[in-house]
Amino acid sequence: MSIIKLFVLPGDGIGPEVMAEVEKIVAWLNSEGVARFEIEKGLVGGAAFDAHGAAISEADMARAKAADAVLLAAVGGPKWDGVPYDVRPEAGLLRLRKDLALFANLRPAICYPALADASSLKREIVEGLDLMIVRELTGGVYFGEPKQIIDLGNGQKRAIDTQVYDTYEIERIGRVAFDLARKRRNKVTSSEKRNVMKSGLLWHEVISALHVREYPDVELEHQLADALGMQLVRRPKQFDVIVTDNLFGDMLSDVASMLTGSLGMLPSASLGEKDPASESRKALYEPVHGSAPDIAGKGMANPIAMIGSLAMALRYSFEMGELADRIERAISLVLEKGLRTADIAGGAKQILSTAQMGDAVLAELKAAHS
Ligand SMILES: NC(=O)c1ccc[n+]([C@@H]2O[C@H](COP(=O)([O-])OP(=O)(O)OC[C@H]3O[C@@H](n4cnc5c(N)ncnc54)[C@H](O)[C@@H]3O)[C@@H](O)[C@H]2O)c1
Ligand SMILES: CC(C)[C@H](C(=O)O)[C@@H](O)C(=O)O
Ligand SMILES: [Mg+2]
Repeated sequence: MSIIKLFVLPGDGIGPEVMAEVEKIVAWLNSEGVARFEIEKGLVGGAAFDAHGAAISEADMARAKAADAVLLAAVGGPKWDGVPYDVRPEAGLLRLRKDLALFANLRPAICYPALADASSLKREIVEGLDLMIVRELTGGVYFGEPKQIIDLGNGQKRAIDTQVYDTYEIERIGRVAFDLARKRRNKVTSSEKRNVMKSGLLWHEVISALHVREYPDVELEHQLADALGMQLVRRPKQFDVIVTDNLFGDMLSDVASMLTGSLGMLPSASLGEKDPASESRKALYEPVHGSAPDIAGKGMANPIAMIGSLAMALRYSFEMGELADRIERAISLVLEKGLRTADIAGGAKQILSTAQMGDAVLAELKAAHS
């Protein structure tokens, strides 16, 4: 069995709390001989700024590049509100995504049966939901130049962000979405705002051409991003795979999280291009949620999104899909027993702390293994 090098970045706020639960599972997988993970830990976000004055050090960037996969929990918090823009905690995460060329962000939103009543929407709207948001992650307004605030000298300032997309960026994220759809329910919904944005116009044109050329067997529909936001809360089960740009994907995935019960439920995978020679690719796995400063340090964060991110790492980086299924099944069983963290308390038999939830998932995994 070959050694798998995981680079672990707990980050800020609830980050270290939820990451500790993943480390328990990894330790158990090692002890059972199921896999051989080697964990190296680093600093990102505010934790890195406090230690090095940067949101990630060069040494940790090099470790991230050398690892088989990176696991990141969350960055940011009010403590760093005043730090310069280019070293703010979020800059560490953005640099990891950009420098590792992690252009494809997979954000599945699955409503576990036991949580159908935990959503703010009615049971019949969310029960059985299983959709995948494919968010473009290294382009768009997040990285487009110019990006600046100019002093106009008349008491006014001007802020500029630039949305940029090239054909190849839209094509490669489109392929990820179409390929995923073929393994799911064969439907892609592409989303932009071509009615007001040139980048939306090109997005629509490139995805449509790609569909005709390479994926005529997959159903394709287009929805404007504002309308799609509305449809996500109106009739979310119409969607299979949604493909969209960096900013719309960020917003729509937070909306989708509430269909599953909580932001604390959504894992994600950020993937680079597959190297044709080695068949491997750079990857970072992280929950969709942030550092949750309002509950940090209280031991009440939900670790399921982080544990689900480990499952995605097993599935997408290490061809251990069966083990990933077992972890997701363990999560489902825990929820069915009415064990919940506070954010998904609806219908709970018992409210658990972060560590107790991690232990409960691990106990189910152990029970299934013995
Ligand atoms: N990937 C990341 O590291 C990431 C993602 C989003 C936001 N952020 C950063 O996090 C900081 C806080 O942002 P925010 O408050 O807007 O978003 P957030 O996701 O941290 O929190 C939003 C709400 O969801 C709750 N929540 C989030 N995760 C939870 C969990 N695991 N269990 C229970 N409840 C949970 C929080 O308590 C809060 O009420 C900001 O600095 C932001 O930039 C980081
Ligand atoms: C923290 C922030 C930079 C990040 C983003 O906007 O991409 C977050 O909101 C996310 O969803 O991963
Ligand atoms: Mg976000």
